[in-house]
Amino acid sequence: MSNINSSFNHKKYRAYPSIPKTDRRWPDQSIKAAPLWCSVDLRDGNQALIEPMSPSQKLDMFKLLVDVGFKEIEVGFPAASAPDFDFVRQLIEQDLIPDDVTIQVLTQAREPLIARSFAALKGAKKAIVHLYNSTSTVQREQVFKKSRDEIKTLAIQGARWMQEFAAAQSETKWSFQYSPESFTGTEREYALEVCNAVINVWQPTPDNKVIINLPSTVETSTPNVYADQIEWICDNISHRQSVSISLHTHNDRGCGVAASELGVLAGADRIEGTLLGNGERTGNMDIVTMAMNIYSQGIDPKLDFSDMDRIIATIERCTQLAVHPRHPYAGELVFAAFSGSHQDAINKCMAIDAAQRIEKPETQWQVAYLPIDPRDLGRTYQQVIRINSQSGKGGVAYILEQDYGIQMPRWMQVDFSPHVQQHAERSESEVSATIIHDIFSSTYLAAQKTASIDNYQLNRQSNADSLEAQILDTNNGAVTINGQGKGVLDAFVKGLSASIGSDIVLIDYSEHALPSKKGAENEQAEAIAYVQLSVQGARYCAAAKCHDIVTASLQAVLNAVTRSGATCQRSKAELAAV
Ligand SMILES: CC(=O)SCCNC(=O)CCNC(=O)[C@H](O)C(C)(C)COP(=O)(O)OP(=O)(O)OC[C@H]1O[C@@H](n2cnc3c(N)ncnc32)[C@H](O)[C@@H]1OP(=O)(O)O
Ligand SMILES: CC(C)C(=O)C(=O)O
Repeated sequence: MSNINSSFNHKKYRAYPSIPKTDRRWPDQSIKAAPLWCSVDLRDGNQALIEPMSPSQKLDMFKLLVDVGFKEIEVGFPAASAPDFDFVRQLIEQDLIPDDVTIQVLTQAREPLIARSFAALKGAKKAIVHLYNSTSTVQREQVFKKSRDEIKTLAIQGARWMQEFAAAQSETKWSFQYSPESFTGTEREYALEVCNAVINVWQPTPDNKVIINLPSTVETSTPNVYADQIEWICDNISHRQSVSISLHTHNDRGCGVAASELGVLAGADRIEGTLLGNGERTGNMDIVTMAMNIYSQGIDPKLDFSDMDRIIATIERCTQLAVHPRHPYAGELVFAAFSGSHQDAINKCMAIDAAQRIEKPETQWQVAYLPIDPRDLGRTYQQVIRINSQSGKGGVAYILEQDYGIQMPRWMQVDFSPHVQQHAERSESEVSATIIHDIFSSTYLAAQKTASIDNYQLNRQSNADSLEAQILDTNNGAVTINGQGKGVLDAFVKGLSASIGSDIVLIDYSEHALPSKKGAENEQAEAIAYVQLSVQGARYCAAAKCHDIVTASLQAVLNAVTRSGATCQRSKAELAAV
C-alpha cells in the first residue's frame, strides 16, 4: 500500500455480490427495437446543476426534447421549489405540451409534497406522477432509521395518497410510476416486495399499466450484475403484463449506458436518462449515446439527433457545462482523424462508399474508423479529416480535393505531404485547409511569377509536332523556345532542354478540369496540369492552372524547370537582335 496518502486504501471497500442465477437469458438477446425513452433532463439533470436552469432555459430545453422526439418528459419536482412548480403551470396554462407528449413529475412519499405535485398538474390532459422512496439498506438504517416494514408502509402510503389525489382530479388521464430509489443498494427480494406492494395498491391492467422504475441511483457493480437484477425482477414481479419496467441508470463507474443496454436485453421496456448524460455526480445515462448505439445497428431509435449542433448548443446554454470534445457521437473530435493511416483508410472507404451510393442509395455503411456516417449528425468532411503533424498524404490530398477540387496524382501527393508536415511541425498546430492550399500554391504554382508562357504556336505534323513558345522571364526578359517532338509536351521539353543547356526528362503528367467556383456560373472552367520531371537527374514537381489546357501543361513544365533553379537563356539570334 502507498504511504503517500493513508486514506487510499482499497480495504475500505467490498465487492458487490453477484446474483446466483442459473436461468440467465439476457446474454443471448439483442436489442431489436428502441425502448420507450423518458428524458429526465429537466429534473435529475436540473437538480445536479451548479445553477439550475432559468424558466427560459427550461422552456428551451423542453422544446428541444419535444423536437428530438421524446414522448415522455420528466419536467421537474414541482413540490421542491416555486420555479419548478411555475414551470409545470406554464406548460399547462400556455398549452405547450403536444398531444402525443406526456409530462412527468417526481415526488417523495410525503402527503404535502404529493398534494403540491397534483396541484401543479391541475388541468393537464395527461401526466405521469412519479413516486419514490429509498429502499436501500444504508438509507433504511442510517437516513430514515426505519425497518423494512416501515419503509414498505411509506411506499404503500405514498401510492394511496396518489390514488386519492388522482381521483379528485379526474379530468386528467393519470399514469403512476414508482421507484425504489437506490434499487441496486437494496436486497432484491425486498425491492420486489416493496414494488409488488405498490402495484397491489394501484391494481394496473394491460391497458392501464404502471411504471416500475429500477434505478441504479449510484452505480456500484458491473453492468452484467445489473442485467441479472433486472431479469430477475422481470421474472418475479406481479402483474408483469400490466407493468412497464423502466431503468434509470447513473454513471458512477462509467457504465451507465452499458447497464441500460444490458437491462433492455434483460427485459426492460423503458429507459430514463438525459441528453449527453448530464445529471447527479458523473451523470445520468446518456440517451444520445444509447439511442445512437441502437441507430448504428440499423434500428430506428425513435429519436432524431440529426441536428446535433442545435442539441449541443442548447445543452451547453441550459446546463452551462461544456460538451467534451470526445463525447460519443457529439464531441467535436469524435469523427475527426488526424493520423495519416486513419485518414488514408477513411479517404479510400469514403470514395468507394460515394461511388456505390450512386448505384445503390441503400448501400450499407462500411467505412474504416467511422462507426456511423458523420453526415447523419450534420457533421461535414472538414470535421472528419483534420491535418496536423501526425497526418499523411491521403488526408492532405482529401482536403485539397474536397475544398478546392484539386485531385493531385499519387506521385504528387507523395511529393507534397512533407511540405505540409514541415509546416505542421514548425507551427506546432493544426493546419487549416486555407493554409494547405497556400502551401500548394507557393510550392507548385508560384514559379509562374518568375517565368510564364506568354504565347505559343503549334504546328502539328504526322511524325512530329513543332512548337514555338514565348516565355516572359523576370531575369532574362522575353525568351523564345523552339522544339520538335512527339506531341506538344515532348516538343516543349526538348526546346527547354536546349534553352537551359541541361537534359530534362518528363516523368509523370496528369491534368483535369477544376470545378467552377461557387457563384461564378458563367465563368470559363479552368484546367490544372501536374508534372514531374527530372533536370540533371533531380526530380521536381509542379502544377499550373489555365483556361487553356495546353497552356496549363506548358506552364506546369516551365514551373518545374524554374523550381529546379534553371533559367531559359535567349538564343544567339535573339541576343543579336537586342
Ligand atoms: C435520487 C434522486 O435524485 S431523488 C430526487 C432528489 N431531488 C431532490 O431532493 C430535489 C428536490 N428536493 C427538495 O427540494 C427538498 O428535499 C424537499 C423540498 C422535497 C423537501 O425538503 P425538506 O422538507 O426540507 O426535507 P429534506 O430534503 O431536508 O429532508 C428530507 C426528509 O424527507 C424524508 N424523505 C426523503 N426522501 C423521502 C421520500 N422519498 N419519501 C418520504 N420521505 C422522504 C427524509 O427522511 C427527511 O426526513 P426527516 O426530515 O424526518 O429527517
Ligand atoms: C428518483 C430516482 C429515479 C432517481 O432519480 C435515482 O434513483 O437516481
